[in-house]
Amino acid sequence: MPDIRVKICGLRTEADVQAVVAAGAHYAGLVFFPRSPRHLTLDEARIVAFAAPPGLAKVALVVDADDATLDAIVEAVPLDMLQLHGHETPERVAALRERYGLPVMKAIGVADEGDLAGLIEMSLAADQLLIDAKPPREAELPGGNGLSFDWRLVAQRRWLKPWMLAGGLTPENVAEAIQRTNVRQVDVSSGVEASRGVKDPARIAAFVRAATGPAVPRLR
Ligand SMILES: O=C(O)c1ccccc1NCC(=O)[C@H](O)[C@H](O)COP(=O)(O)O
Repeated sequence: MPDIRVKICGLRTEADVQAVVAAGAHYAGLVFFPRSPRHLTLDEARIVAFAAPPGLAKVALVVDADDATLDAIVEAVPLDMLQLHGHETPERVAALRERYGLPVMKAIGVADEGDLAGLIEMSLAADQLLIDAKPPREAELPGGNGLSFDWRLVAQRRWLKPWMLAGGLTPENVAEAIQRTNVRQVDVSSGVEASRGVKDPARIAAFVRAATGPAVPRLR
């Protein structure tokens, strides 16, 4: 079984962090997008981030955020990575890496082959790529919609940078997704929720188990 790393996105409480740690996940995603049911204020995000032990990477998810917004987030919340989930260009990605000294993961929404056209240019700018389902035109959110895409679009690719698969993953389909795409990192939000924006510890544990195999979670 390959070594699979798991990101659970949209954590909102200390209890969510405990569930993620108990399950043995590797990344915790904190959403800063006011329209999202998973949005955190800076005060809420600080509480969640300080509950995370060393070894659990704290990832701030933002959407076309300006410098002032990012300055406030980075100042208030201890972070290990930025996830850019908007229309950020490779130049913007590079500028933010430089400005904050944090690794940057750029999300790319995929519905068809054409959405992967800028992959090489973005790979040169970002530390990691998050390959996610492209949101439908009518979607309220640019991500976290629980929708998947055709995994064959990414299955045979050669990657210049580490990448993570997202979009509609669940405890029920994640093992197949890994097998079909050869990905080594997976990301989930909706698929481990009891209701929109509310994480379910049992589904988080089931997701990590299904992704990583039956190994004992790491000791912390
Ligand atoms: O989760 C949100 O509310 C959200 C809001 C704005 C941009 C992105 C958002 N989420 C992205 C993610 O949670 C994940 O990185 C990924 O897209 C997986 O989502 P899901 O399909 O729900 O598992």
